[in-house]
Amino acid sequence: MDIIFLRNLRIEAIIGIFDWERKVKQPVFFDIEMAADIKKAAASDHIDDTLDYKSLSKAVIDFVEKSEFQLVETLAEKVAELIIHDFNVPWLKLTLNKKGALRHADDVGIIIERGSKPQ
Ligand SMILES: Nc1nc2c(c(=O)[nH]1)N=C([C@H](O)[C@@H](O)CO)CN2
Repeated sequence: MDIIFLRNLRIEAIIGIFDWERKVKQPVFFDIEMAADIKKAAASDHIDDTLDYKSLSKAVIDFVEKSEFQLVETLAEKVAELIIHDFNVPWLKLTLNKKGALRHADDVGIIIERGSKPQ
């Protein structure tokens, strides 16, 4: 199994349970690892034979910028669903970091794995 990844994808969104968080966008940071088989693209050298991380990141940015969830759990789950369904990804590991949400921690958030790893 091969992996295509994105690290520290920064997106501004309405996210949070407190009144002020419903009014002001905050940055959230995504690390995403996705199962892929890169052999065909490596042989053909053609973008159509692989998962295009540019179009994938654009779809994630568009979705998150328009989202207004309360919990990081919900946002992470919805982004995972989008990637699995719209980009035919069989397995992913997604980290959502809501940096700055806790005064006494550098990083806080959630890590989820969804789907099945191909053999
Ligand atoms: N498990 C969670 N706990 C908390 C969340 C969350 O999304 N998931 N959110 C908050 C607040 O919005 C927080 O980020 C503001 O500091 C608190 N706990």
